[in-house]
Amino acid sequence: MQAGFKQDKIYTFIGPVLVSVNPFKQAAIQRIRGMYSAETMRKYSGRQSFELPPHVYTIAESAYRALLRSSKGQCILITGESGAGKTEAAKRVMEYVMAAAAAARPSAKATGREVQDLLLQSNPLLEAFGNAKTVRNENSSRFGKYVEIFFDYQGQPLGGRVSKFLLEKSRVCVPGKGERSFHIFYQLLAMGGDGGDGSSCVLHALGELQAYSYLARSGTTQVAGLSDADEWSATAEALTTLGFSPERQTQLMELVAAVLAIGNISFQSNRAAGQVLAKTDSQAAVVHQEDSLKVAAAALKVDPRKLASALTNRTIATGIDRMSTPLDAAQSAHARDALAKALYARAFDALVEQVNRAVAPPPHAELTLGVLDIYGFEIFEANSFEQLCINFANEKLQQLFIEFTLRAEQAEYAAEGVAWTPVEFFNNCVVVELIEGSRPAGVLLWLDEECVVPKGTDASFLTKLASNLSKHPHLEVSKDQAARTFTIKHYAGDVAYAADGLIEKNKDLAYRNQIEMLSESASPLIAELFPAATRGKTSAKKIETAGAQFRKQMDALAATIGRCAEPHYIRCIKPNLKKRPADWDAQLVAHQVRYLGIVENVLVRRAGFAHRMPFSRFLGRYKMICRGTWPAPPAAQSPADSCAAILAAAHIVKAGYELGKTKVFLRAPASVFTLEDRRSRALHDVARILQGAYRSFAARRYRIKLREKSMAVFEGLKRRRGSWRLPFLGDYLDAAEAPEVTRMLLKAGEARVYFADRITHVNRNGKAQERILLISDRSVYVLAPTKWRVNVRVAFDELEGISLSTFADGFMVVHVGGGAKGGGAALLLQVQRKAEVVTMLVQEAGASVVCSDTIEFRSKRAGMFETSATETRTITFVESAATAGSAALLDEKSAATGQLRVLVPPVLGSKAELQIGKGGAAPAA
Ligand SMILES: Nc1ncnc2c1ncn2[C@@H]1O[C@H](COP(=O)(O)OP(=O)(O)OP(=O)(O)O)[C@@H](O)[C@H]1O
Repeated sequence: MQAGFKQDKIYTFIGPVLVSVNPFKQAAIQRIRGMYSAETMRKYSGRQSFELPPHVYTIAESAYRALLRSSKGQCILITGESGAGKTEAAKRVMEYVMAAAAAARPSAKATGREVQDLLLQSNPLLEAFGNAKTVRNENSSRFGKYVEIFFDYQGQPLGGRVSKFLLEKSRVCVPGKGERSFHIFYQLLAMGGDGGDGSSCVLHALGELQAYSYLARSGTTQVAGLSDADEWSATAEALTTLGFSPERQTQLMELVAAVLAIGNISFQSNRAAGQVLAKTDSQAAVVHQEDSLKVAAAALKVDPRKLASALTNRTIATGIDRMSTPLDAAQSAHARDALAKALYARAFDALVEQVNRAVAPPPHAELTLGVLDIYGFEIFEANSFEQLCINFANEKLQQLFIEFTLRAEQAEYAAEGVAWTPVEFFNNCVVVELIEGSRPAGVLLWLDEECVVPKGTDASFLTKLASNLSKHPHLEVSKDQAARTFTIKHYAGDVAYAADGLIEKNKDLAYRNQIEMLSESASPLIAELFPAATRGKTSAKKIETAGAQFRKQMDALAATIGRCAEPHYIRCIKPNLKKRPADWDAQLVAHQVRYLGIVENVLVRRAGFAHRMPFSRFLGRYKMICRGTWPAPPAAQSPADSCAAILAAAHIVKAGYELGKTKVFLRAPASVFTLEDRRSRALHDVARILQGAYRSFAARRYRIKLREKSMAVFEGLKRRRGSWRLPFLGDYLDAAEAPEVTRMLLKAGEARVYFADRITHVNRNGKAQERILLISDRSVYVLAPTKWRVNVRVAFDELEGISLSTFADGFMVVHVGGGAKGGGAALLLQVQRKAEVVTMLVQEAGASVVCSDTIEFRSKRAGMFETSATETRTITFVESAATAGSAALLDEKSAATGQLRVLVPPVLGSKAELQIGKGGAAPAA
């Protein structure tokens, strides 16, 4: 693995499990080598896992094909610790599967495209609300998720479903040192609250990041290389695509703002405030600064007095009686944080629900491909309820892994009558039972019990564990009274959990008076998230603890995964803690290898066989290797004998394989390569060689044709220097290799990059900006110079035409129609390869070209604020000696007036007016 990593081979197969080592070098690997390009995707399509080097696409391909072949659900389980690359792997898998479905899609079917867009858009949205910068990962998912795509039996996506697990809501109030809260808070502030329809005064009243105590405390507000404002654009777009109405968006962002405002409320005791009314009240809390209370109440759209009361009192219902007790300042601060967390957590639930509504499959859909991206095993210095749940989830997954892979493997050898020595491995079901068991009660159930008994405390919970489970070989309760910890011996190592705070976290109760207050909010969203409880109902309904909910979720997940025909595994490994490329911390890796269960897998594989194939598939694939079996094995020969003949012809020795009852078992992976090598030599692989040669020939021919066409387009223009003399290379930036571009094209349903180069774009304020111009097979894009972010996209059918001056100045105006909306704003560009760009747009988009030295065009109205309103402008091209010897340039003074002027260095030759019709050149009169 280490050797591969040093050579940038980040993927390895250990048996059927793909191990992925985070390279921490997005730019270098992906762009230069095209690791995730559309071309690489095509390469893996339809190939068997041993035909090409290991890749995340190998797993995606085999899951998608298995889905189609067997018409049975598939799942891909991705685990690893924070920052190991799980989410990246999950995204690559999704992209690959979507691309494979698109490639197989009959062109008439549009629904697949829509589903694909919606599913891809759910990523930025869930990341904005559920991801945060941590010390381990700048974009760490703070929740687990299982995303299912529903397919029809032809492999076209019909819809999807997202299940989420355990959002780390404590981050809302206390992000760790050097970490941030959830991205959305910073996005909101970066946009100055210009979130929804702009009508909300709460959003406009937002201040600086440092003004919010929840955000300021951690000491970190920025992430290097991340623009929260840009990310907000993606979030806002996703909200709209996923069906959030403008009103809902405003309400949602107001809720986010309200959480920040709540964090600024502070408390002091009555006595300190000099308002002691009765002696017993001296400790009771009052709000310290009324202003902060008012801001929060306005954001929540509730009465400030009710908010104050809900934060400084606690209401307990006993039967139909209600008792209200005043809280002291520390308890009030606690109640405040509980309110903030409850609001955010319920908003996140609602967000996931809306995503699910938007991507819901039709009712008959049942064939699914699921991808699980869930936190790996966690061992921290202090471990609490969250780690207990996370580690429990990992125990459950390890158990499924054992069930599926190891047991199935051993069972197969037995069924096939193949001799092998069974390996001993640790079966962790005993630990799973210890945590979730009910007879005798496991850790989570004892915790639940202490949550309902009167006077149950963290300490009494620990005592119960000690007296009831002390003999359990995997549990140890600390004898040190002060330490108050218990240790579970997990399959991945021992973890000491602190008992303090467990009861409270497990109860996870929103305070009753807070819910009542929120249910009366004038914000429809908040009122919906906190429905007022009807009296009869609540008393009858048993409130579920957080532990019980999580247990249920895990059971449901295990059942879903259990229903899949085959799970596919990706284990992600982090090679170092410094997020540095090419740095290998052997100890750290060894630790992860242990808890990812890779060791057990290697043991089984070593003792057993690396590869197996049914006789019929083996014969079909390799019969050309052996004279005796080509073109068909003798009818009298048994399939096992025919396979043996092929193995002998490939010089694979007897000790290297076993023949079972129906399958060939190969001991070493190298044997598969030997067979494959023999096979391709036997076939000479003529077809593929021809195809490769044809492709590059076709590409060259396209470029030559384009230049010929260019000469026709520009014929009649007497230019001194025309850029059509340059060779036409198309993609000058290797844009087609960039994963961002692949994703962008995929989203738009486009297939190739015809042209990409750096250009200058003149914006509506007359400012020249460096940008990238990219022409695909359906659209023209103007992209930001970094990260390939889309500034403008104009589909070919919106293209109205192109205007050029008669000079060789590099300027061009691309006119855009707006369909029913009327005219759109034109693009004013200065490009080095004008001839190539113009010819390509004539050829591919059927654009018409007009040449004149005064060009009128529609532009977005200038000003400070983004607007869709347009106005007509003029640009004139004049010869000017001032620019002699340099390139043509925009007269900056003219830019301010709206009447733009381009100064062109003196040229020889006459000017001609030229009109080029759709699809061909036709000189105008
Ligand atoms: N295949 C890859 N190629 C290049 N860079 C990668 C790759 N996988 C991960 N990275 C880098 O590592 C970072 C962390 O990866 P990712 O967010 O996928 O981790 P994770 O395991 O999902 O972590 P968490 O559990 O914290 O969400 C990414 O932002 C990226 O910079």
